[in-house]
Amino acid sequence: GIASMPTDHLEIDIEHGFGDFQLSIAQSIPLDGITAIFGPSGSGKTTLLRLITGFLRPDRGRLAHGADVLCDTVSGAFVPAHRRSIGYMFQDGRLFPHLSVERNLLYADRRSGSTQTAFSKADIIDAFELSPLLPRLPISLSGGERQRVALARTLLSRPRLLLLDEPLSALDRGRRADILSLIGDLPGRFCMPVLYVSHDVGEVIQLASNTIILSAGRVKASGPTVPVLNEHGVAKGDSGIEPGVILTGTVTSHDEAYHLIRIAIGDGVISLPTANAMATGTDIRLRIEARNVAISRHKPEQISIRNILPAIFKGATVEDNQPLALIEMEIDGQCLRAQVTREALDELALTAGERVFALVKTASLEV
Ligand SMILES: Nc1ncnc2c1ncn2[C@@H]1O[C@H](COP(=O)(O)OP(=O)(O)OP(=O)(O)O)[C@@H](O)[C@H]1O
Repeated sequence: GIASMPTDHLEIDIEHGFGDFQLSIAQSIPLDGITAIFGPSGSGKTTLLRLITGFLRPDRGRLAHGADVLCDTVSGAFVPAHRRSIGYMFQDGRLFPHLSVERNLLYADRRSGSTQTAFSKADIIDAFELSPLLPRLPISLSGGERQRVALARTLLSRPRLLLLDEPLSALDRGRRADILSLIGDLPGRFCMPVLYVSHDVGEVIQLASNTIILSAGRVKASGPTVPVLNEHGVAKGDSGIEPGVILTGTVTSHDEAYHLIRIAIGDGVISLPTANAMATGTDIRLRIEARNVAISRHKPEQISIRNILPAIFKGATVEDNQPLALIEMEIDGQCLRAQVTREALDELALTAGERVFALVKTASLEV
């Protein structure tokens, strides 16, 4: 059946300049699940998407989607945007303002002319809970509702690939979570591979199985999300990249009296404040910035820090003329980093392989 279909690839070998900015990308992207395109503002994320959709012609290069050559500046081949099987959702949704929600959806469904049957219009209306909205005009919808309709409409044009460019940027926190979980379901539920542009590392961690990091128009790193982000630093919000790691643990219990959930990571337990209960047994990813982790040779007692994890000291990176050092530890086969002063590192005089305790500030943790 459909499950054995081979993964398409997007083969990109493209150069494009705007004044001082030069995009130069040679990358083969497997279209499997959700791939995040992550990078600071101005790194070229939107430009890359516009080249893939065909809204922008590159100065030089070639682009292929599976067996289809979409653009080749040597042969002169160029498939215009509306003939590419690529769905693109704008940051602001962009529905037809004079058509009801139902007619917006019908328009996409009819135009698709596709025989692809992974889902029907009714499936989408159901999954996106759009029934009550069908008679309404876009102007009467809330931001979150509009974004849900826009996502549904893009899916109904039945693309082979969906591009999302910061689809949550116009939404508040509560609505973000709803749309985020809908997007997370797209590959499994609707067999729809997604390229997802974001500069929010939290979204990337939650959604993306693979991540491409762009920096100044080039690919700085690419591969499975967790190792790529561990290697290249994790950032909070869009405050830039800083050292840290993503640890995966398992929810073991929920302390209702203290409003904490307990997460097992190897022999250690992390307690985490949480608003919503999470089912026991769920695997979750925690982002832990190195500056919120300290290290001790002995297990500290009578201390406010609750999260004390046994770990193995692996080594430390010290840069010339810098006051801080980055310590690397191992917990249950996973890497944890701590940022400490060089002075502290020298005083501790640790040797590789030694047992230590990592102290993690609870309030700094985010699921
Ligand atoms: N049409 C254009 N004309 C001139 N310069 C452009 C154009 N489009 C993009 N640029 C420039 O190209 C660079 C990359 O822009 P791009 O929008 O791709 O970045 P981005 O990573 O998507 O940023 P953000 O996260 O802020 O959306 C920027 O310096 C931008 O000013």
